[in-house]
Amino acid sequence: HILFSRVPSHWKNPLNACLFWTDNCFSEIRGLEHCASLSHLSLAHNKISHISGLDNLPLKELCLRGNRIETIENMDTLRTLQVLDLSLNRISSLFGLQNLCLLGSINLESNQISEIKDATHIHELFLLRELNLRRNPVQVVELHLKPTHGFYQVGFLNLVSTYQIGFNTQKVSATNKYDPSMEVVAARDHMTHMVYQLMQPQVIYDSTLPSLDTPYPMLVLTGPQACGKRELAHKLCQDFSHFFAYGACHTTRGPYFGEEDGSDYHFVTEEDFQNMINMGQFIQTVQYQGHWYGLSRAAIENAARQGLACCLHMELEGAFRLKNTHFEPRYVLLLPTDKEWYAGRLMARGLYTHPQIDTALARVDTYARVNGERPGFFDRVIPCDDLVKAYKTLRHVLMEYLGEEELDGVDRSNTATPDNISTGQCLLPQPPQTTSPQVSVYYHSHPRQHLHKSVSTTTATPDNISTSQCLLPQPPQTASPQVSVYYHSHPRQHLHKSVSTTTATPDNISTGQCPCVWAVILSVVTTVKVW
Ligand SMILES: Nc1ncnc2c1ncn2[C@@H]1O[C@H](COP(=O)(O)OP(=O)(O)OP(=O)(O)O)[C@@H](O)[C@H]1O
Repeated sequence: HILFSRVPSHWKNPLNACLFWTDNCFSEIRGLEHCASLSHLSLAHNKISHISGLDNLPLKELCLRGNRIETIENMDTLRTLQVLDLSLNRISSLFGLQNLCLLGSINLESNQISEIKDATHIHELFLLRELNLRRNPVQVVELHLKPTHGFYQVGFLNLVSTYQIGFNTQKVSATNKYDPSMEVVAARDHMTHMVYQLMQPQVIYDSTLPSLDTPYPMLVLTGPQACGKRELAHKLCQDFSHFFAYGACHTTRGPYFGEEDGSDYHFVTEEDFQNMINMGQFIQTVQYQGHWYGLSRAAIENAARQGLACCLHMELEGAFRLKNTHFEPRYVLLLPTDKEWYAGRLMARGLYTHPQIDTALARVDTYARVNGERPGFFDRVIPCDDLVKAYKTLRHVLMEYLGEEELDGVDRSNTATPDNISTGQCLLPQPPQTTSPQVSVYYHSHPRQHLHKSVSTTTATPDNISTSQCLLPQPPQTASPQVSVYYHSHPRQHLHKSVSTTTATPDNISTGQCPCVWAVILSVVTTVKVW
C-alpha cells in the first residue's frame, strides 16, 4: 500500500495540479482529499481494484488504465471530469458514468463490456464525442445506432469485438443529434411513412409478381439537380416504352414554365402534401431547397398496372430513403465531371439563385464521396457532361440489364395471346443470350393485370388470409384473356436484383409442354401480398 498522505504540501494547492503516478503498486487511492486544485491524475498500471478517495476533486482528466477495477463506482461527485481512461481493466458495465455530464471522452478499451444495451447509462452525456470500446466482447452485430441508444450522440465510436483483436479496427461513425447523417434522416423518413401507412385501414394487394419476395422492378436515376437526369428519364420512357413508365413524384414547388401537372410532377400545396403523408401515401419524401418532393405508392402502382417498370429520378437523399424500403431498384448515378460545364448548365436554366447553384455544385462532391465510400451503393455511374453520350451509355447499360441485344425496330405490339401462345406464332421477346432464362406467363385480364389491385377488406383480411377462409379474387370470366410472356431477364424481373424462378422455360413454352398455365396462375393468385 502506498498512500497519498505523502503528497507534498506544495502540491496541494497549485492551480491545475497534475499527478502522474504510473507503474507503481498502489492498491488503494487515499490521501488526495485535500488536493483542491488537482485537475489531472494518472494512476495507470497500478493494482487498484476499487475507485475511491476521489470525492469532490476538481479533476478534468483521470487515467486509471491498467488496473484491476471491476466496477465504475464512487465517481458521482467528479462533476468536472472531461476525459476518463479506464482501459485495460475488468469493467463489465457502463453504470456509474451517468452523472458525469461534462465527459467528452471515455476510453474503455480492453474491458469486459458485452452488452451494448448498457449504453443507456451514457445516454444523457450530451458532450460525449468519443467512446472507445475496442477489445471488449461486444458483438458488432448488436450495434444499432438508434436514437434509443446512448451511442446516438457519440461522434466517433471505436469498436472491436474480442474476436477481432489486433486485426481490424472498425470505426463506426455515429450520429450527431444536431446534424444527423443522411442514413439517420432516411431512417426517420422511412419510419414516418411506415407508421402513417400502418395507421390506415390495411389493404390486401393481389400480387402479380412471381413471388412475394420479388419487389416491383424500378429504375432510379440519381444525381445533382439539373444534371440531366429528368431529361434522360423521359427519353428512356419514350424509347423503351414497352419497359418503362415515368414515375411522376409529388412536389410542393410551383411548376416551371412548360411543366404540366402530372407529366413531370404532381404539383400540390404544402397542405395537400402533408395530408398525403398523414394518409400513408408516400414511400419516401425529401425536402430539397425549401420544397417537398415525395414518391407515392400510386406512382409505382400506376406503372405496375401497365406491366411496366417505374423509372424515377431523385436526389441522393431520396435514394437513401428508398434503400430502406423493400423495393430494390437499380440505381444509376449521373455525375457531372466538368464542374464548369455543370455550373454553366445551372446558370443557363435561369431558375436558380447563386446560393442554390453553389449548393448544387458542392453536391457533386457529395455524390462522388458517397460513391467512393460505399461501393455498390450505385449500380452504375455515368458521367453526364455530354448528355448524348450519357444517354448512349445509359441505353447500353439498360440493354445489358434487360438481356436485350438490340431493341430498335422490334414490334412488340403483338406480344402474345392465348391463341398464338400455344402455336408459337406470337412474337416473343428474344430470350437473352445468357444460360436458360426463366419465363413467367401472366393473364392480362386477370386481376393481376391490375398489379397491386386492392381486395376489399371484407373478403380478405390479414386474419382470414392465413387460414384460407377468405374469398380470393376469381380468375376473369372473359372468353380470351390476354397473355404476356415475360422472360425473367426481362426488365420487369431483372431490373431488381433478386430474380425468382418459375418452371416454364423458353423451350417448353412454345411447345406447350410447360406446366399448366392455370396452375401457374392459381399459384400466383394465391400469393396474396399483405402490405
Ligand atoms: N421523390 C424525390 N426524392 C428525392 N429527390 C427528388 C424527388 N423528386 C424529385 N427529386 C429531385 O429534386 C431535385 C429538384 O427537383 P426540380 O425538379 O425542382 O429541379 P430541376 O432543376 O428541374 O432538376 P432536374 O432537372 O434534375 O429534375 C431534382 O434533383 C429531382 O431529381
